[in-house]
Amino acid sequence: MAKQYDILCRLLLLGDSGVGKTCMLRRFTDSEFDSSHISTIGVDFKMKTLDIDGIKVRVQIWDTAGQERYQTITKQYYRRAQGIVFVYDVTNEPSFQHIGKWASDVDEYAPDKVQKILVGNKSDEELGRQVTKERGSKLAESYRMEFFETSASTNSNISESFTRATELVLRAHKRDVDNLLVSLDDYLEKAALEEEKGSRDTENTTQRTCAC
Ligand SMILES: Nc1nc2c(ncn2[C@@H]2O[C@H](COP(=O)(O)OP(=O)(O)OP(=O)(O)O)[C@@H](O)[C@H]2O)c(=O)[nH]1
Repeated sequence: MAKQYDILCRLLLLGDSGVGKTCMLRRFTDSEFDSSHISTIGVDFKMKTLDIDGIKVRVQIWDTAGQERYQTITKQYYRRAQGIVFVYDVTNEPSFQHIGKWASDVDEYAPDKVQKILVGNKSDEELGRQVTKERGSKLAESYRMEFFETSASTNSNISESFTRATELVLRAHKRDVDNLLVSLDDYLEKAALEEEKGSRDTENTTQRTCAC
């Protein structure tokens, strides 16, 4: 079957248990929100195709379990990640404090080229807020990451944050993307030439047939 996309991009969601990683992913890929919390066991993934500057990018998003007991399993997925979305919960101070630990794990296990963004989820819960937007933004700046506050519940900034993470991965792999597009162009050009040649041959054959 013909490929429906040009490039595959792998993102990984990391953060404490309960910050809303699964809900963010389901909101992005299935436009759904579930208010119950069923902890992810190990890892799970979902896919979505995005059009970024005319390139069809198949984004594979790995949702990891935030619970400590699954960390041996989830760390095995860091190595293959191209982009990381660190998530904390704006109503949960410890989840914000733990971003440092998630980031140092990534430094240890993920490739150097990996692109990272920071997300403070549950921005709809203004009354229960424990982490200000300013603190989130400052932390992101200290890690040189882009920062988003999101709500899987109200669908605020969900698509924007996943799309931005994908764009950063594409930019970091620009040379590979350009090479791929060049080879695609070459292929299309060759196919067009072949087609043209084919129709000329047919014309010639037709002429020959006519001349006889
Ligand atoms: N108010 C509000 N609640 C949210 C939001 N996102 C998630 N939740 C709730 O937070 C709880 C945990 O969400 P999950 O997506 O299961 O959390 P998780 O980070 O995947 O948790 P683990 O799988 O254990 O790592 C659920 O009860 C969700 O309904 C949000 O944006 N706003």
